[in-house]
Amino acid sequence: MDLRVEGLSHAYDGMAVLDGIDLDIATGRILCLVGPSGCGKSTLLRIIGGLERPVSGQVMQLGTPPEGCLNPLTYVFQDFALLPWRSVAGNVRLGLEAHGLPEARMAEIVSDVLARTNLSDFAEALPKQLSGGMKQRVAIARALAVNPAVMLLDEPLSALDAQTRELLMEDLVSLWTRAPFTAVYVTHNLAEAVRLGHSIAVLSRRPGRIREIVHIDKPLADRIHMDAELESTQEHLWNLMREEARAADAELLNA
Ligand SMILES: Nc1ncnc2c1ncn2[C@@H]1O[C@H](COP(=O)(O)OP(=O)(O)OP(=O)(O)O)[C@@H](O)[C@H]1O
Repeated sequence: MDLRVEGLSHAYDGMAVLDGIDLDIATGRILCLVGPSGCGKSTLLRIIGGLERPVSGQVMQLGTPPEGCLNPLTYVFQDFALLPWRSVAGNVRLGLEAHGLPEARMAEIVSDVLARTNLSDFAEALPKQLSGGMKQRVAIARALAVNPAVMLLDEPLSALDAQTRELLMEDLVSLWTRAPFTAVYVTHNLAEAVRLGHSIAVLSRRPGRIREIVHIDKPLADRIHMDAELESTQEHLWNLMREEARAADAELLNA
């Protein structure tokens, strides 16, 4: 299932936040959204996920969700959003429970997704026993368990240290390479965007408009750390964002 965002604009109490956004999110591809603080990235993600209605424009679902899809649009949040009293397996089961699946089928899905995310040995652990990186792996496993048409990730690695971010990027690349998923991935981090994005939409400062959509053809599995071509794309993205980021920064300071 593809998503198409058409002429989307949004405002809060008269403050324009997004202006005339057009985007195509193609099946099996990762689209990154980057842009200065407060430009409306998370708002756009919430609208794509149906959590908010835009003032104008629309988000269209084109085609049908994949077979076995229990929840077409599924979020992964920066703060993991795990239930502390549930084990890893219990958290992963969470999204399956409202769908009336037989117990054995749920157990099968949980076991499969824990294996795919290298969490099988931690199935009975509680979130408080896990590092931040492991918690985010659980949140990703929980999202994958419902076999979403599109995963919506809002700064999923921002709360993690640099090394853990690197490990999780490798995990996401290997998950995608084994079974390509569709995702919209909001990030502040341009290095993340060039490692994970098939395309990267650069937003202007508020009200967010699309400044440019940069496509990267190199396969995700071939995008190694410190790759010269990726660094040059990252430089290009930063050149697009620098002035906007400075202005957004000053705006926030003066608010
Ligand atoms: N529910 C809301 N009510 C009112 N204003 C809001 C609401 N949500 C967001 N805003 C404002 O809308 C603007 C865009 O916010 P949003 O969180 O979408 O931006 P962002 O690009 O994701 O920011 P950041 O990069 O800092 O996370 C900000 O000025 C924010 O304060």
